[in-house]
Amino acid sequence: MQAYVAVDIGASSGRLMLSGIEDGKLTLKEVHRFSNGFVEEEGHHRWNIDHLVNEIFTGLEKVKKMHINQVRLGIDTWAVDYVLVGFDGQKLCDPVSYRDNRTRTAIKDLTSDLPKEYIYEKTGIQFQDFNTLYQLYTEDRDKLSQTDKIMMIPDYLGYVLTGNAVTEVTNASTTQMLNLREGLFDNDLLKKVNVFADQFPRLVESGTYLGNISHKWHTKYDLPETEVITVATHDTASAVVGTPGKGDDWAFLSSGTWSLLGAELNTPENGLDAFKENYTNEWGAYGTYRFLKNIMGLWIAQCVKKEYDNKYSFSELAELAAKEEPFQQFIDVNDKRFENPVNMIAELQSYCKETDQKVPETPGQLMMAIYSNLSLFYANELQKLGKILGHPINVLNIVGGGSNVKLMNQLTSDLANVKVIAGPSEATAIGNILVQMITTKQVDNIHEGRQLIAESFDLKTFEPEAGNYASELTDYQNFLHRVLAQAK
Ligand SMILES: Nc1ncnc2c1ncn2[C@@H]1O[C@H](COP(=O)(O)OP(=O)(O)OP(=O)(O)O)[C@@H](O)[C@H]1O
Ligand SMILES: C[C@H](O)[C@H](O)[C@@H](O)C(=O)CO
Ligand SMILES: [Mg+2]
Repeated sequence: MQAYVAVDIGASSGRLMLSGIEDGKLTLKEVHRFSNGFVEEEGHHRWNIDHLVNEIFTGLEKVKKMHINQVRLGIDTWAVDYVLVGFDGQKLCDPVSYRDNRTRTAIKDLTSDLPKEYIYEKTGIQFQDFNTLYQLYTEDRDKLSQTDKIMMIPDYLGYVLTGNAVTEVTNASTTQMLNLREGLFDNDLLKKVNVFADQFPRLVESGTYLGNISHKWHTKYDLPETEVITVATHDTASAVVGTPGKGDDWAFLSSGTWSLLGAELNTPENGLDAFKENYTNEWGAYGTYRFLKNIMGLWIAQCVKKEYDNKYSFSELAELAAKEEPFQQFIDVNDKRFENPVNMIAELQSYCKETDQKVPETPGQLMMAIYSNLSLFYANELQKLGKILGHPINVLNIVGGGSNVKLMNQLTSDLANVKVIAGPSEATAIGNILVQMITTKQVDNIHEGRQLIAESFDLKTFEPEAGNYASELTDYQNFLHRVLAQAK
């Protein structure tokens, strides 16, 4: 059996998953899991990129110990962040995390003489102040002058393993620097941040062979022979590949640190409505576009769990939440105050006090506040998505760790009045594997691959329960209008 390894590194955790096809079904085994997170270093929040490299090798040594001597491997990670590589081929410093506050005023500064409408028409990408465009705009000029190559995180990891550097398009699109029409880095935007086109390695599509792991690593680690394939290296792009959607009325919700809710399109949707609602057209695998909205997601839950000193597992927190009533308070989960507060519990409680609402006190109340307001936000965005695309969304495929939260799956189904199909929770790794299998012709195409996923993994269906919460969504929408109007 040909063995495939997915290296899937999210903002909160990373994993190496081993896969193959046995008796006509996809197999998936978690070989190695490790923590990820940013730390304060040299004045900024930074990722420990060497820790991630070491964890990849640790995971591959575990594969070798399973007497698997030859594998294909793909790497996907979170978006927008990059490593500056010097002329000696070595990183200049650890990469800054997108949650660092160095870009807080960058959109306002950069668009003072370059209108947002102009940038959106060119790129179709959402305005998030952590996009690569704004990170480079605020980057240390001295460091940039010493930079030979700017490598996105997964491309850098592939470069360390093989010595070969590329820029894969799904993740490159999240920079907000790719020109939709030209399919290249946009010259105006490069100039705006004083970066030269050749400072990015050549652009490649998902499914490109990158090369074998360099011999030098085999002298240091006991590794299988490993051929690296550049997959859909933005983790959300891999998650969408691994989402078993069918027909043309389905949407995806990649529910992890972020909640990415959207639809897979064959042409970008960068019109005025999409611009006004800050939807994005991240490039997908095989010439598609991921028309989606970034929602704060379970980052909020991750912070709360940490602030309880990880006393509870996520499933225990979900059980505690299920004992509480939903919708005890309304929260705009996308309020920037929740992006990286000093203390998330205090931030949630202050928000409720400031808006004269019931304050969640216990772990169960806090988690129910998070789950029910995420569900409300999803339902609201699904209505907007349908309006912008001009057709209703009838099925929502929820994938990622959040698909384990039955309570949220049911609330979302009820509020949005859509069928929810939950799983696979490891859709990102599965999508990573699927691109490798298509590249090596073990699977013909993405449609055949999605069918294989649907037949290989236990998906759970949630139907809207009639009469549930008919007014809550309307009340929430009115609440959002009110707080957003007050914020202006
Ligand atoms: N059994 C569970 N019960 C409840 N929640 C869960 C469970 N398993 C995972 N989660 C939720 O899923 C989240 C992690 O999802 P996932 O593993 O997709 O994220 P990730 O891949 O680590 O990060 P990223 O979203 O950056 O890719 C956790 O923060 C938690 O809230
Ligand atoms: C910062 C990005 O929006 C974020 O990485 C998101 O796209 C993602 O990849 C979540 O896993
Ligand atoms: Mg993930």
